[in-house]
Amino acid sequence: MRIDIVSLFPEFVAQCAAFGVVGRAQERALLSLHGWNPRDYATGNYRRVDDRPFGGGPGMVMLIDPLRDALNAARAADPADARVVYLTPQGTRLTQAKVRELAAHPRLVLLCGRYEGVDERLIEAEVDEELSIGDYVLSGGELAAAVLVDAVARLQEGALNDAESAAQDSFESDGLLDCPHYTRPLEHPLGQVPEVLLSGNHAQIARWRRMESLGRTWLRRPDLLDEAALGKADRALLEAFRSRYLR
Ligand SMILES: COc1ccccc1CNc1ccc(C(N)=O)cn1
Repeated sequence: MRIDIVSLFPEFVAQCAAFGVVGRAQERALLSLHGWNPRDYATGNYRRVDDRPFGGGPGMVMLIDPLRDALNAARAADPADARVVYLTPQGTRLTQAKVRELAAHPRLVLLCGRYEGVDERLIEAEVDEELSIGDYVLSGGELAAAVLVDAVARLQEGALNDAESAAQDSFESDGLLDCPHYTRPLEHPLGQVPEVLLSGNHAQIARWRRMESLGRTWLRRPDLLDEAALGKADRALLEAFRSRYLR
């Protein structure tokens, strides 16, 4: 998968992607990142990339042409069709389902805004999808782009080894929150490890983990829990969790 980053700080995203699974995905040529800086396409003495907003008001708006020229240079750098994503607080919320969809594309071009954002005419003409990583405002789209790069990189075939991919967090399997995890030491001042995890009874362990995932989702993110869509077994497990919790 090829990802082009259009940003005034293209190295920012490249550095975020240099570590761990994402760095390894690049080493394994599962992912390639390329940065494009609109300032390299800005003309005139001051090589402007932004200007004051029509209609007045605070802040600056990114100019169309440096961005458009950088975008077009990125498009031209590879024959594959590019899906252009603009990271913005005004975007639709990024979910794991959307990450899975984007991870299947051969190419993404991520547009990172700064200041108050980008001239709307550029968005309408060049952007395929506006995405937000959450309801908060950052100083630039680069961190949001780095989040998206990480999320799609780890889904590339071969990015995770067996142990890691076996531990696909529950969001990926069925949209539930993950169960608690424990490791050595067994005895610790901070508390005990749930007995069931030491039992070697894999059916009981799987049951306990599923119950915890369902229960935590119910407690922390009821918006993710569509109880109607739960099967009979899951509904029984959630009931068991609730009766234990509400005791
Ligand atoms: C005022 O900043 C902007 C205003 C408009 C567009 C882009 C920016 C750059 N900042 C961003 C970008 C993305 C997100 C997000 N939630 O995904 C948060 N902030």
